[in-house]
Amino acid sequence: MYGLRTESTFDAAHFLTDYHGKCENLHGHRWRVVAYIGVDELQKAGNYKDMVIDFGEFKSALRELTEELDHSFIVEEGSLAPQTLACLEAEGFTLSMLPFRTTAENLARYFFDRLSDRGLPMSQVDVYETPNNCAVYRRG
Ligand SMILES: Nc1nc2c(c(=O)[nH]1)N=C([C@H](O)[C@H](O)COP(=O)(O)OP(=O)(O)OP(=O)(O)O)CN2
Ligand SMILES: [Zn+2]
Repeated sequence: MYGLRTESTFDAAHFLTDYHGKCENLHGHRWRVVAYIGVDELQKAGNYKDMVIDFGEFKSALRELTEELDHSFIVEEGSLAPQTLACLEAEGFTLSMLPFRTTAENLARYFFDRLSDRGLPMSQVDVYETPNNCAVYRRG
């Protein structure tokens, strides 16, 4: 199997719903997302001959997704009262609403699925919440 790996980071705020500990409070991370694709065969002809895909295409796809979340407050849908959301928006804060608890595990699966939806042959995504702690999602 041949593989490519690229990575991107984003800064955002979040809190964990129904979590008992310090992470129930609003706090921030510089999340580091490392994405891997894998194929059995390289491209056979043309501009991308003997490549998995162009590094530039892979890098841009991941960056577009991390840019969507960068410098935002990532909120699990249903975790804040509508009035709270309205006040935050009225203050001009950027909210990123996601339909899951914002764990590193779920974010890894989120990036895996969003990149797969773009037609990339994903094999794994790692999401680091801190330099030492990383969640891995892989399939196939
Ligand atoms: N398996 C998981 N465990 C935890 C997650 C997670 O996504 N998956 N997330 C959190 C919190 O978001 C928290 O921010 C992380 O806390 P912690 O590991 O304590 O990180 P710190 O930056 O505070 O690390 P220090 O070692 O204290 O500097 C919790 N667990
Ligand atoms: Zn956290």
